[in-house]
Amino acid sequence: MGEFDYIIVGAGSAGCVLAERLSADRSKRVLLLEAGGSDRRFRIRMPIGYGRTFHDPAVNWRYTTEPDPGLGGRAAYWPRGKVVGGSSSINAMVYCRGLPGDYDDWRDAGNPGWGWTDVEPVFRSFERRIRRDGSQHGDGPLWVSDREPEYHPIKRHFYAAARELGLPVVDDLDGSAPEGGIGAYAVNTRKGLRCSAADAFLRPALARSNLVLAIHARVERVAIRGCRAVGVDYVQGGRRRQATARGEVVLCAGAVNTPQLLQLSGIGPGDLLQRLGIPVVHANAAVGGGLQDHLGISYFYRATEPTLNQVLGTWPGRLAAGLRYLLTRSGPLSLGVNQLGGLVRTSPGASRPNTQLYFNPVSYSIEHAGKRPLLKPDPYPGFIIGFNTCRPTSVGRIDIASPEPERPPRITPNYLSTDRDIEDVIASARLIGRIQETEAMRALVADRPVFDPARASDEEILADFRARSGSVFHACGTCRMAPESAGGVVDGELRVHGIRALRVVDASVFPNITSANTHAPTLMVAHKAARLIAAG
Ligand SMILES: Cc1cc2nc3c(=O)[nH]c(=O)nc-3n(C[C@H](O)[C@H](O)[C@H](O)COP(=O)(O)OP(=O)(O)OC[C@H]3O[C@@H](n4cnc5c(N)ncnc54)[C@H](O)[C@@H]3O)c2cc1C
Repeated sequence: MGEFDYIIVGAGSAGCVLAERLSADRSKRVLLLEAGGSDRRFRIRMPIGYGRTFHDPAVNWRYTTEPDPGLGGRAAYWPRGKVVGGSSSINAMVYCRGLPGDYDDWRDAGNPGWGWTDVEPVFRSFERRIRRDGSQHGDGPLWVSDREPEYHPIKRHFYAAARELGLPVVDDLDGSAPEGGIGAYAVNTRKGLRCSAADAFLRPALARSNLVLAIHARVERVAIRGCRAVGVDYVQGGRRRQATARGEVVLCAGAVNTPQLLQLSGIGPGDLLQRLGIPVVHANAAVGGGLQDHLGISYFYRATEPTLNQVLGTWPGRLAAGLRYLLTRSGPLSLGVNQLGGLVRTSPGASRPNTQLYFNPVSYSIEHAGKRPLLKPDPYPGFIIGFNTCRPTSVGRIDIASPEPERPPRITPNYLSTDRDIEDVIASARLIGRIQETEAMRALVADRPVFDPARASDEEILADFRARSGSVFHACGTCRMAPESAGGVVDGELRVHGIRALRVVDASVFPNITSANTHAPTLMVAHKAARLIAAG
């Protein structure tokens, strides 16, 4: 493939940003390598299509974790995008920056320049906020659309319940100094279509002759000479190829595949690499450690009035919604199902909001093997209230299981392994019980739910959570940004400790998980990284 200034591995959320930013300097040749294929698919472009890409091997790595004691021995399903746009092409499009304290924690973990006041302007630089009145704020390429007026009318009950409990109701969950609250989730949609990282950042840059995108190109390892990254080995169309980097190699393969690539390249836990016969280039046990994720659960309710079940779950409803979408790019197929929610405190004394809520006007309590449940709503009106705790403290690992690059790594999440995480789960379920018992919600709830968080004991709540909770797909932290002596894999400029000309730029570098969804912070990391790389 030849010689480039920068080689970027992975055209996901972060890789799309970097490819655009680094190729803006026309004197630099940039190669972007993506294991998956094109994202020009209807089920990616149409927002509700994420119900279909959830299990689709054509665009999804479809990982499964090791059986996890925290989940009562169950293994968790971990979809990850394997397509141009990466996970931003298959995600639920919720856009949430998180809380200021998340980034102050990043800074305090030994990373100057990553506190809230440092990163807030970076977020603003790439966002274009479309407010509910249609006004536009910011002129960045990423559309962040407030679709609240189009959300399902049952939302009024949830807002009223929040007010009844004294929870703050806010217009913008990402206000300039977000403090949490209940509100409508903004989504990455543009005129009724998904606005992925590929749409916002990569696609316009592909016209540049100094940017080369290679798809179906799976990188197997970083080529390292001495202690310097000099290129990558990859497979494309069944052929082994090499590309050389004059400047830097940047790994953007995501929180699962980036630590896998580092370990395959000899950077990782020394004993593991030796056992697998991989020459150790730089021993660092933190590579693959630091894994964090949000674990979520849904409580299912029968409703007293029609919900999205009557649209998505019936042929006439689907036909009408389909026609509306095709003709006007509006309606439920142009939205996600995570419509309201927010970050709240489970008790007024909590120093920061500690749980993230979801209120979805659809229910799917009946399981269908291998199918995303949202495609099979319950045959009666129903809705969901769910949560994931904001900042779980349980930490897991991702390690290669074999020196063969095509073998999936072993994912050990170690969910619910701290007392604090268990306390947060119980407190969050109790809060949902209180929401359910408000006068406002009692008007909407037709029957007591199958599992009733308002009546269950702490033990029952925990047992139910272990039996039913699942990943909300926010894996991060497997190549933490921190000094090496403090368990870091990359430094505050995202350079891999011990190796020159090699950086990691994706959700793996989060020093700690943010309080909300992880796409926005990943894009912020990539924008900041582009500036650091360009500065040399
Ligand atoms: C189903 C789902 C729903 C989600 N919903 C939301 C949501 O609503 N809101 C939100 O904020 N976050 C959501 N997330 C999480 C969010 O999308 C991710 O945190 C974010 O996209 C991670 O970006 P990344 O750049 O780290 O990795 P990715 O976007 O996953 O990109 C990694 C890229 O690298 C490629 N790659 C991997 N290995 C190789 C290799 N060896 N060679 C070449 N290429 C390689 C992959 O194919 C992929 O394209 C969701 C995620 C999923 C999976």
